Amino acid sequence: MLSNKYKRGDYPLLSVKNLKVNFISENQTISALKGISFEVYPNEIVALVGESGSGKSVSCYSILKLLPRYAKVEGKISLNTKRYNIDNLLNLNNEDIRKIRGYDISLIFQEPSSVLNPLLTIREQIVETILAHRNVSKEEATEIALRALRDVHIPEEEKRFYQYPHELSGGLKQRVAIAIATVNEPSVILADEPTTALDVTVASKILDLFKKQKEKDRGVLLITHDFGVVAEVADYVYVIKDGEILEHNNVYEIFENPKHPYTIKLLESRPIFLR
Ligand SMILES: Nc1ncnc2c1ncn2[C@@H]1O[C@H](COP(=O)(O)OP(=O)(O)OP(=O)(O)O)[C@@H](O)[C@H]1O
Repeated sequence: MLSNKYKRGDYPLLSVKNLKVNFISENQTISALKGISFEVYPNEIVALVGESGSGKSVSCYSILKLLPRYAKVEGKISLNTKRYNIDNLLNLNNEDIRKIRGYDISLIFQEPSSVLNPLLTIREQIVETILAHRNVSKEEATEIALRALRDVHIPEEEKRFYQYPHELSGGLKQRVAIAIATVNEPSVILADEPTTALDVTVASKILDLFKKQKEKDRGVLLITHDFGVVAEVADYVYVIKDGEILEHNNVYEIFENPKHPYTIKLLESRPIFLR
């Protein structure tokens, strides 16, 4: 874990201000986010930590406009990267947000199977992601795709290239999902519990890949309920409960000097060997 000298960058890549999400149905309104604000800077892994139902996934899906139509979303989500300067992503139409999704902001899910198409080979899926956003030939895209598999340390990548998702283990599938998510060199990666479905040793290797991402001026928003994961990779932490951010600070301060009783409770509920 880093020291308390951690300093955030000067300009955030992603800045979320006063984000409110209400799910409105005929007989009820669920207030999932009650005006939260957070930032992700370059070369930083930011953890959004909270228990189930606290609003972690909804925060992540709001950024990419992936919520259902009955969700009322308010606030401001600014993107300031080498590729884009967008005052508020929430004002973009579907076509424009689709250009950014998978290109400058990528999403990694807990279950890689939910994003991998069972009918396409790994090669086809990565090449498709490249060609959807970049003006390169199929041959160039194939080269880039193969490199992406090497970058996530997939053994025998040339063989894996021609396999289908069901032929891979859970850990390899998540590596492929990360290769797809990072192949277009996004500025921001959103990862929603990316290691929860994996066993401990595989999870630790996946977390190492996330640490590598921040060497490239990227920002990672890592959604988790697990303080073990936070301790291993996060630089900065936001603690969320019932749609509100209760506390935020660098990871050192969160562990050594937590202020909010809820953060203290979460830290105390960790297994003894992680304390
Ligand atoms: N599509 C939806 N329709 C209605 N309510 C929803 C929808 N998605 C999420 N919610 C509600 O919004 C709140 C926040 O949910 P969210 O999925 O963000 O929690 P979470 O912190 O990611 O939890 P978990 O770790 O269990 O995924 C919850 O009360 C949830 O029931």
